[in-house]
Amino acid sequence: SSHIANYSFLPKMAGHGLSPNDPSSYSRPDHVILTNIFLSLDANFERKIFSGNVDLSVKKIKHNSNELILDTKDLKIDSIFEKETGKKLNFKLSNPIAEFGSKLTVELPPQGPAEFVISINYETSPNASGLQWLTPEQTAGKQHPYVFSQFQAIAARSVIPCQDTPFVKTKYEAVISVPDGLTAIMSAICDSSRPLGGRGSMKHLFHFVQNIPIPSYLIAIAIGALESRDIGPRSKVWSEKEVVDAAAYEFANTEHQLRTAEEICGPYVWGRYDLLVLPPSFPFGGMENPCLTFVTPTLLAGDRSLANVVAHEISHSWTGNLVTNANFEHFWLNEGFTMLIERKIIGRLENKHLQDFEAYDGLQELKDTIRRLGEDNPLTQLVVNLTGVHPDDAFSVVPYEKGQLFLRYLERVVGGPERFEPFLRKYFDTFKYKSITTDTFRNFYESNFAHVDAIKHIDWQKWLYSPGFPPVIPDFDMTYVKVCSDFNKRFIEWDGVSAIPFTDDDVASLRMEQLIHLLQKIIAEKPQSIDKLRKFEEKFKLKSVKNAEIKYRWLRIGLQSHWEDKIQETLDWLVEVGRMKYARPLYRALYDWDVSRQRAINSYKSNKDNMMHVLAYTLSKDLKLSE
Ligand SMILES: CC/C=C\C/C=C\C[C@@H](O)/C=C/C=C/C=C\[C@@H](O)CCCC(=O)O
Ligand SMILES: [Zn+2]
Repeated sequence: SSHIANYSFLPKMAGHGLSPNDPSSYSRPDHVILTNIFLSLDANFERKIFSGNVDLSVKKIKHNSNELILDTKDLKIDSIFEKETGKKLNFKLSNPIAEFGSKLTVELPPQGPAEFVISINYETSPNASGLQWLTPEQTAGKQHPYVFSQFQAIAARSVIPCQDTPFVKTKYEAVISVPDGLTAIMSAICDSSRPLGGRGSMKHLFHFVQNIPIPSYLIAIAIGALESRDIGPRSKVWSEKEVVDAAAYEFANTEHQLRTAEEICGPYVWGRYDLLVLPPSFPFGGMENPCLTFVTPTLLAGDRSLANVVAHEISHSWTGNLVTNANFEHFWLNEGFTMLIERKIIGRLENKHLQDFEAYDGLQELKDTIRRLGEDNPLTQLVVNLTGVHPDDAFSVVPYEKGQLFLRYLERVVGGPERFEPFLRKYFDTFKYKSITTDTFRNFYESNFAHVDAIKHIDWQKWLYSPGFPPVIPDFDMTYVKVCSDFNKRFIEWDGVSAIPFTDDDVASLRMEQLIHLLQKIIAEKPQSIDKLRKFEEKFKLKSVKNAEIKYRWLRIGLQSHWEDKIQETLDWLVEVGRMKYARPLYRALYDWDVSRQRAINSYKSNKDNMMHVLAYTLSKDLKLSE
């Protein structure tokens, strides 16, 4: 059915020797594994490419291996040689498979040492799926160009020939040259920066070191006219100067969040925790790049109400970045644990009502998603089968919210946080710097709680491998939910002619999170009259709202109620904002209404070149422009 991802290229994959460890990678780390990556790249903004070379440290796992297989996508490989001897190595680039790229096979000297370094001269393509190149006009400052990366899930291969699988973790180092006046930052510690070849040079050189082994999807870079402000003893926020003060205000609680995360998870090992606020076309709320979280500017609500995303990214410093899913079929290990820790941070920094409120909210979102995808859709399983399925097509809230519910359940079964949190710390400590699968987690849980009788009743099979709703729904503290349910009832029962049933005090009494929840409830109702919506918009001052979570939900309510004014308002917002969480449901809502369908398609066609690849790719499917 239409909700199931496209398997049509599967036969083409046959015989390509895909990794037994990861269906999304050609690499064979069971034969030869990378142990270090050293990048020396020049950023060329005229050509929108990176060019230079990468030194890959290689270790033979099978001593008789005579080839190294790497993932690449749209890379132009010039030459490959052994670093120490300078000897040229033969290589072959296979025909590309759409979205997965080309297999690069490098011949290795059969009698050579077990560990050595190869050097690859290459350049990227202007359409590299992991990069977005912005012209000066597309930036806040309008003076300088900008480039940023987003490699999760499998876009690192469009910038670096590598074993693009989270099964492999390496340290990395990078020397990046950029036009003078621009600043480069990476998911690493910046060791030095200096003009290339002395003062007055047209180029500036930045040197980065990441000494903790990480998967390829966590390598990240941004180059632009960037400024920073200190926001804590180990944190700065970076952005263009036009937004840097607003960003410093919004994320002022970062150090509190970090300390709370350390209380729950153990020591923070990454040294720095900086943030980068990207241009609005960044496709995700946040990305947990080590030492340097990337965030969307849609978090700048002006009142710190969306800083929970930072708590989420901080949590990834343990869940995902230290203990990593071995491939994206086990993505719930990254995201389910992260949601759990994020909400534990909120519970400690705010209160338990809010912790449970957010979890309940997540459950509603999970239910909506499962209904939309179909209860029998295999992509609603916690552990999915990604053979022939692109991870971007499998992405949804399921691994986040079903994963978090499962862990909440596992916590309750063994007696609550007092028992489970020490176990979590032991889990992080045992599996740090490693990549694991669900079975490893299960074995660890079962052996640690072997003395707890109740674990015998856990239906692992159903939780992990059955599609649809979770088998057990835990209880939640409903303090904040009840208020929203009461507001919703008053709104739905209101005839729209009599006075609006909310006072100014009612409006002021709602937390931002509750208004978001209320709007989510209204989305789930049948369409409302436009008169009613106009009065509600005025009472709750929604026309000028800065909070993107509210704006997004209000536009959805308007579109599903066929409020024509909201079509242009939505299209205007979507020209600017590329966050998938907003753009995809809004485009789908425009598509679902025959009055706005063609306008949505036209707008997509004229803006797709300004979108990051992952958004343009998924939207073309949402708008039925491709399979
Ligand atoms: C079972 C799913 C299998 C694979 C999915 C893995 C990656 C998918 C790819 O599309 C990348 C995802 C990156 C996500 C980054 C951050 C999210 O946590 C943001 C969540 C949405 C938002 O707040 O905007
Ligand atoms: Zn996450």
